[in-house]
Parts: sequence; C-alpha cells; structure tokens
Amino acid sequence: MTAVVRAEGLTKYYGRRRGLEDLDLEIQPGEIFGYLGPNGSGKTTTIRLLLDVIRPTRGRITVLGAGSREPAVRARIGYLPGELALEGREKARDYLRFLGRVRGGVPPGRIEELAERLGADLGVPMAKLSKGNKQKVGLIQAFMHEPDLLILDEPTGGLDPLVQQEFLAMVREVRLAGRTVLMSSHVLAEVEHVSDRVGIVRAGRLVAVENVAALREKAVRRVELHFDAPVPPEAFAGLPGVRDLRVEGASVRCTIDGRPDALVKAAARFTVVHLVSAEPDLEEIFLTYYGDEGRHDDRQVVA
Ligand SMILES: Nc1ncnc2c1ncn2[C@@H]1O[C@H](COP(=O)(O)OP(=O)(O)OP(=O)(O)O)[C@@H](O)[C@H]1O
Repeated sequence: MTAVVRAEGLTKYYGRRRGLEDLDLEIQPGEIFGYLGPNGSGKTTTIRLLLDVIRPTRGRITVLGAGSREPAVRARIGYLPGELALEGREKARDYLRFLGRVRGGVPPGRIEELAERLGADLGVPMAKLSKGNKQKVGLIQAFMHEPDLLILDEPTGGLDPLVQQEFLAMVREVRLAGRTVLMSSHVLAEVEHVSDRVGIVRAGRLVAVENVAALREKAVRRVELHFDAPVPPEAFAGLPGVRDLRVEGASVRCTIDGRPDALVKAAARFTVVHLVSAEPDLEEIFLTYYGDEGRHDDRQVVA
C-alpha cells in the first residue's frame, strides 16, 4: 500500500530557530491521523511543508505518491489553514462557488448540503462573518471537492459542540470512503474520538506516534466492584495488572493497568451486584507517558 504522506528526515529551520527536525512519518490511505502538540511545537510548519508552501531545510516529502508542487496532486488535497483570511464584500456562497469552479467543479448541491450540515450562513459578506462561520466556510471549501487527502489545521476552533459533532461525522465519512485525513490540534479531546493514530510533536520533534485503540488498552482504569456478600481478599490478591487493591467487606476497589480480564474472572466466582469502571482519560495517559512540560509554549533556538 502506498503511503498518502511520507516524510523522511524532514527538517525546517527559520534562521537559527527550529521549526521542525528529522520528522519521519507515514500516513496510510483511509487513516485519520491526529497531529498533536502545544503552541509553537511545529504542527503548522509540518503542514506548510506538506503543502509546499515552504521548502524544507533538508529531508524528503511525498504526498499522494508525488510532490504537492504538482498541480494534479494539489487538486486532490483539501486544506483548512489555521488562520483563515476571508475578507471583502463577496458573499460566502459566491466565494465557495468560485473556488469550486477553479478546482474543476464540485458535485451539484454539495456546497449547500455541507452548509446545512454545519449550519453555515452563506448569504453574508465574508468580512461580516463571525469567527465560527468563517471556520465553517473554511471547512466547506476543504471538504467540498471530495479530496483524497484532507489537511486540517486546528479544525474545531470556534465551533460549538454540536457543530463539532457534525464535523467529526464528516471526518468519519471521509474515512469510510477510503480517503485520508491529517488534523492538527493542541487538545487531545478534539481528535481522540476519530483518530486511528495520534502523533505528538514537541519542540519541533515527533516524540511519539500511538495507535489510539492500543493506547486505551494500556490505560489505567479505576474499577469498583460490589458483591452481594463479603468476599475474601485473597481471591483478588496478586492478579496480573491489578494495583492499589482494597477489599472492604463486599466491595473491591482497584486500579487496572491494561486488560481487566483477570479481575473479571476472579469476580465471576462471586455475585456481582454493581460495577463501576471509569473511562480512561487519554489526556491523563499522555501526561503519564510524556510528562506535562510540553503543555507550555516550547519554542526552541538551535544552539
Ligand atoms: N515564519 C517563521 N519565522 C520564524 N520562526 C517561525 C516561523 N514560523 C514558525 N516559526 C517558529 O517555528 C516553531 C514552530 O512553529 P509552528 O507555527 O509550526 O507551531 P505550531 O505547532 O503550529 O503552533 P500553534 O499551535 O501556535 O500554531 C515555533 O518556534 C515558531 O516560532
């Protein structure tokens, strides 16, 4: 399978300032890749390199099997920039129709359909659009020509929760159609429900790439079990993956590291009347794995 995005040793310095260093990354067709990092970590630099808006200091990059410099490749990419400059008196609808023609046409009714889903007001001059509506127009232009690769820089900024849900549904449809999405965010919660993998970039370097399902499996969960009668503590002692065990009468409380299988099998010997398992919070897992220093602005100057 040919990767949709392939970066090898991709590096960008702005003078002595490090934008991105030695990025190795492959994104496969049909994948949703969440690209996470704090402000100034290198997300936008990566995206601009992918789009050939800026050139690498060194390293190689291919997009859809070629370079995004190629007009044929450009036409197959949908891009939402982090900062949208939508100005002027032209109505959003006319602007989107114009863009659609420039890109060789969009399916009939597509712009209106997306506008309805996102609740975008297209009858307003661009300069008068609210921040949220500008973001919606940006999303419509990125999705409307059904591109093979969507590159979305902080897509959910300014959208209210219901619109965010609709946007995530649109992203899932893109995956179902076998197309690919790279979306950046500085908030894990924005991408964790749709991403297959997440990459974490910090101070210009990709520090981790994780499969979201595997990460959840690794997650620490707090579990409480309540039984119809007191249970013997030794029935739960030494179970693999069970930590911080407290057996008090008919209640068992513990933390599970990884699969809950051993605990469930031990509990099954008694009558369980109530079970509480706290859904692992990915934000917490990331902090456990990678510390929290990267939450702050991480600008770095190369020595
Ligand atoms: N045009 C530029 N000139 C000089 N330095 C730049 C330029 N663009 C980015 N940088 C620097 O490169 C680093 C990475 O910036 P980048 O914009 O890629 O981060 P980001 O992860 O997208 O951040 P944000 O979430 O704030 O948009 C930062 O230290 C930034 O100051």
